[in-house]
Amino acid sequence: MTRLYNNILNAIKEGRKQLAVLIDPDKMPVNSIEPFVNKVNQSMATHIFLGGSELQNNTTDTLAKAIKNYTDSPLILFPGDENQLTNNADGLLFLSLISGRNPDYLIGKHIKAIPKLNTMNLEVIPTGYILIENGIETAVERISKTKPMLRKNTELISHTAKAGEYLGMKLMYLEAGSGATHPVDSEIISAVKSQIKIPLIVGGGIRSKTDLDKAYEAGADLVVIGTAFEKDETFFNQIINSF
Ligand SMILES: CC(C)=CCC/C(C)=C/CC/C(C)=C/CC/C(C)=C/COP(=O)(O)OP(=O)(O)O
Ligand SMILES: O=P(O)(O)OC[C@@H](O)CO
Ligand SMILES: [Mg+2]
Repeated sequence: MTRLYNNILNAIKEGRKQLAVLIDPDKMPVNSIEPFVNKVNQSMATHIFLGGSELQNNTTDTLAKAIKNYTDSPLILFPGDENQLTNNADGLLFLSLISGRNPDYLIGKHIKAIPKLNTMNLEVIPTGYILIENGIETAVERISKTKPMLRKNTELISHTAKAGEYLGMKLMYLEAGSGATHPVDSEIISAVKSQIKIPLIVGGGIRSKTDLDKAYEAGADLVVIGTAFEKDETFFNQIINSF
């Protein structure tokens, strides 16, 4: 089952840039789903991601079902832990936090997820997840108890991505962290892009169409935006379907 992944590869081949809107289950009441997803449908977004670093209420299941009622866009889980799995989505980013050295986030949570995953038919996409310093401490850093990679260590960051690719990861995700004050630098994006052949995802702190275009120009294949939509739904007007 590789439909979602093949679609990502095809879009890259055809030169179509991809954008995922991140929905944080704790910040999205079920009754807001319909209007929000309708806006996503009218925008240039190609994917919806669903997840949070730590969830207070486990509403992932209900929200996933509601989202699928209103859109044909692929819904991909982007979980901070194994409790956020639901069969109501299409796929799962099977993230390994390779910027850090916390065994739980490298392999531990993954093992715990297996009994549940065995009962589901999600498309599981092995994804290297690299947290980059952005100026403030983000939820991922706090929860995972790992330090982000320093911005100045561009070479180390790109070697980390390459090692992830050699380990068999199918996507690489450069993450500045949700709400980052400083998105991942173009220099880092292009250095990583030149090292790897697998699709490159970039997210964290992207708040304008200019930031978005900058990430694409540097080599991002898929960009993830959460906070800009949470804070100001008029942000959708900036990214109205332009293809
Ligand atoms: C494979 C499975 C089941 C789990 C993977 C678990 C790993 C390794 C996660 C990586 C580290 C992590 C905590 C990622 C969270 C990614 C995420 C959903 C970020 C967006 O959430 P935030 O916005 O940062 O958090 P808030 O919910 O606090 O806003
Ligand atoms: O909320 P923002 O800052 O857009 O970040 C999105 C995503 O990369 C976080 O995991
Ligand atoms: Mg968030």
